[in-house]
Amino acid sequence: MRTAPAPRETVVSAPPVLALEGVGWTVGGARILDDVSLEVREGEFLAFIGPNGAGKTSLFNLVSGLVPATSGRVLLDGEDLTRAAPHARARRGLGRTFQTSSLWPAMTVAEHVRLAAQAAAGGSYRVWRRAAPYREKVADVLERTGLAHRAEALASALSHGEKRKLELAVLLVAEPRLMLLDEPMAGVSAEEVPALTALIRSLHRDEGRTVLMVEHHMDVLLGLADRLAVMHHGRLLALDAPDAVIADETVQQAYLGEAL
Ligand SMILES: Nc1ncnc2c1ncn2[C@@H]1O[C@H](COP(=O)(O)OP(=O)(O)OP(=O)(O)O)[C@@H](O)[C@H]1O
Repeated sequence: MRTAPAPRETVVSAPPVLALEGVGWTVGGARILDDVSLEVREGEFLAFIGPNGAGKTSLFNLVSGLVPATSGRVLLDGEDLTRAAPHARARRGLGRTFQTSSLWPAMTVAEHVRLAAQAAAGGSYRVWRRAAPYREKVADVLERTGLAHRAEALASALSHGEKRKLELAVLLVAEPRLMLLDEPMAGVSAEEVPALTALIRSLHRDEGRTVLMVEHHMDVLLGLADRLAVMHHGRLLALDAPDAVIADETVQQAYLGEAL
């Protein structure tokens, strides 16, 4: 029996959330990033690994607009934003955290999140503005990040893991679709890693956010990442499923002497 041919559909595939087309960054004659090309699909979790100084943070700086690409193009949802300022990229749904803490020691957890909510709503950072309009948003974000019980704690009183959660909370009030997380486990004690990993997993799997993450802890990444990108001397050495990357001989050579 002949089966009927499947009806032809016009499939209009969405452009990747992020596309890098041969991007490079040269500073003071040094080529820090060299001809990096990749595409990230909506909802994907792409982890960046690579030896120290490989260019991972520089690539995040370039994608978020903190440093200019000296060659190539950066596209968000198909739109060329190579020359766009960081705030213009943030408005299009890109958010990032930094390797070093960006918190104010004398401010409470709730105050951090409220100020971020005000800023995301287009308000100023003035601390004395009325808190009421943001109360619900603050409570929601603190709940999602597991910090509700620490709302009134000063940032200086938080553990490293809680500080990292607060940095994620500050990022989340703007509800970014594409999150760049730069070593979110840095400085976090071994006991706190599982809770932080679970939070990042839920932002990706439950909330559907696209995540790019630099991380040295391979055990953390293997439970999270759809693909691994390996950076080496400013170039993209490999980009594939985690198993394939780990088995790759060129990657192993790049890590010679270091645990992968
Ligand atoms: N503004 C700058 N001016 C000059 N060189 C820079 C600048 N920023 C970074 N570099 C250099 O670029 C290279 C890549 O640095 P980058 O911080 O991006 O690496 P990384 O892979 O994130 O390293 P790590 O894992 O140690 O954080 C390093 O050699 C660094 O010294």
